[in-house]
Amino acid sequence: MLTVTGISRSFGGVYAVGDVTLSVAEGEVCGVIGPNGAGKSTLFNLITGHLPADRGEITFLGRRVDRLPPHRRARLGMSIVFQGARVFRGMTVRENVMVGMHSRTRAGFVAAALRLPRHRADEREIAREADLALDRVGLAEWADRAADELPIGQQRALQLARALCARPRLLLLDEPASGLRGGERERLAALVEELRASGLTVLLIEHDVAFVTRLADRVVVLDLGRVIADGSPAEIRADPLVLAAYLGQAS
Ligand SMILES: Nc1ncnc2c1ncn2[C@@H]1O[C@H](COP(=O)(O)OP(=O)(O)OP(=O)(O)O)[C@@H](O)[C@H]1O
Repeated sequence: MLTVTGISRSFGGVYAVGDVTLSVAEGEVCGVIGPNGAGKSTLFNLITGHLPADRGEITFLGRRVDRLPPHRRARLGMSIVFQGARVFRGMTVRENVMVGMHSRTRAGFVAAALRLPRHRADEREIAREADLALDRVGLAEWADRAADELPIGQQRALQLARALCARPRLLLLDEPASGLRGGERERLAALVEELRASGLTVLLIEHDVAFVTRLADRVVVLDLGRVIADGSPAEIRADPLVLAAYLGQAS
C-alpha cells in the first residue's frame, strides 16, 4: 500500500531522516519506534507531505505521491492524527467531527453562508456521517456533550473519528498513546485493533515500545534518522542494535 524508498531530509546539514526505506502492506499495522530525536516525526511529516523530502520516493496505492501536497495525498486515502492534537473548545463532540467535512459537500460555501435548503440537507448528511464515525470509536452516546469535557483518552478517540470521516485506506497515527494512562492506553489499543479488523491499514509512530509491539504486525526501528531494524515485534525485542539504542538513551 505504501512504499518509502531512500527518503532523506536534513536540517542545517544534519540528517533527521537519512535514506529510510520501508513499506506498509494492506491490512497490517506497521509500527515505527525509536528513541527521542530518532526522526519519527520527521518521517511522518515526509510521508504526509507536510515536509518536503530532499531525496527519495514515496508511492501510495501504486502512485508516486512525493511531489503532491498534503491535501492531495489525503484525498487519495491517507488520513492523519497528529501528535497532541486538541479538540475545539465550545463545540460538541459531534460538531468537532463535522468540522472539516464541509469542504466535501455539494452545496459549498455560498449555500452554507446563505443557509440555503441544499446546505441544510448537507448538514444532515454530514451529521449522519459524523455519528457513524463516533459510533465506530465508541463515542456515540457522547455526541451532544461539550468536547472539552471528555477525558483525554476519549479526546483521542474523537480525533480518530475525525480522521475516519475522510474514509481513509491508510490511517497515520503520530504518538497516539502519549499522555494516556494505563486504562486509557488499553482502550486506545483495543480501538486500533478494531479499526484494523474492519479493514484499515495503520502506520503507527510511537515512543512507547510496549504499546507498539502489542499492536503491530511489523515494527521498523529508527535511530539517528536511520532504520536499524525491521521485523516482527518478537524479532525487534531481541535485536541487540535496538536494545543498545534504547539503553543508550536511558544512560
Ligand atoms: N524543523 C526542524 N528544524 C531543525 N531540526 C529539526 C526540525 N525538526 C526536527 N529536527 C531535528 O531532527 C531530529 C529528529 O527529530 P524528530 O522530531 O523527527 O525525532 P522524533 O523521533 O520524532 O523524536 P521525539 O520522540 O522526541 O518526538 C532531531 O535532532 C531534531 O532536533
